[in-house]
Amino acid sequence: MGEKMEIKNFSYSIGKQLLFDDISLDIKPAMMNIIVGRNGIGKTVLLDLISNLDNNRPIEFIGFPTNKEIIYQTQGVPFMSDATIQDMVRMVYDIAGIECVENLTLPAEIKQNWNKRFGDLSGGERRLVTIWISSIVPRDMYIFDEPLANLDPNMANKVMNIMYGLTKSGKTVILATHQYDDIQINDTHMVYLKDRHVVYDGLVSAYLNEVGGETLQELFKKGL
Ligand SMILES: Nc1ncnc2c1ncn2[C@@H]1O[C@H](COP(=O)(O)OP(=O)(O)OP(=O)(O)O)[C@@H](O)[C@H]1O
Repeated sequence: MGEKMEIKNFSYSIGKQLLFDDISLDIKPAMMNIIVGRNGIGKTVLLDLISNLDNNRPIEFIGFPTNKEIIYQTQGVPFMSDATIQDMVRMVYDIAGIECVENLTLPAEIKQNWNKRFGDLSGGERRLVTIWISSIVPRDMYIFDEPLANLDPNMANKVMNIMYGLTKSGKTVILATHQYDDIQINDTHMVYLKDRHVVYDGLVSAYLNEVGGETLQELFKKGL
């Protein structure tokens, strides 16, 4: 489903720091794509460029959707803290042209905070709300930068379920993450960045087979 998306022979520096040295990689449509690599390797820079945030997507990025077809959830929080969750959901539905809020099945975590102010929620609750709200806006591609940071394991699992749910309805999801607990290894494409290069670009399960590991968390604990 969807067209092929790829980055081909791309090099990039910020100031004197060479971040990417002639990298090539695929992003698989209608699938979960995770970008992994140690802190500071360039995951956020890559997501910024894919999302075309500053209208500066390089020509080496081929087949990606236009800005209008992308939701990019950065690490910041985009909503006014005085609005209630209900206000926010209604506003987003309005923008997305979706009617009948009441007819939609709301997750329990959203329902229970329906009349609370966004600013009064805990950090993890806020993250779940922003991610869930992002997921109801119909787009082709959803990009999330470390969406699992500060989430308890149960909340992280819920967020990952929302994201895998998107891929099942044909959407492409790209995630920069350091948490691998809820990765579905047979349904997840991994781009592994190391030393300015892409050292792996393929299914997580195939990677685990290749290196003889059980899980990513166990492997990466030894070093990324
Ligand atoms: N605007 C900027 N000016 C200078 N350096 C920058 C700028 N943006 C990013 N960098 C540098 O580029 C490198 C990659 O940063 P980036 O945020 O993409 O890393 P990351 O892989 O997302 O890391 P983390 O896992 O810690 O979130 C870092 O060394 C960072 O200091």
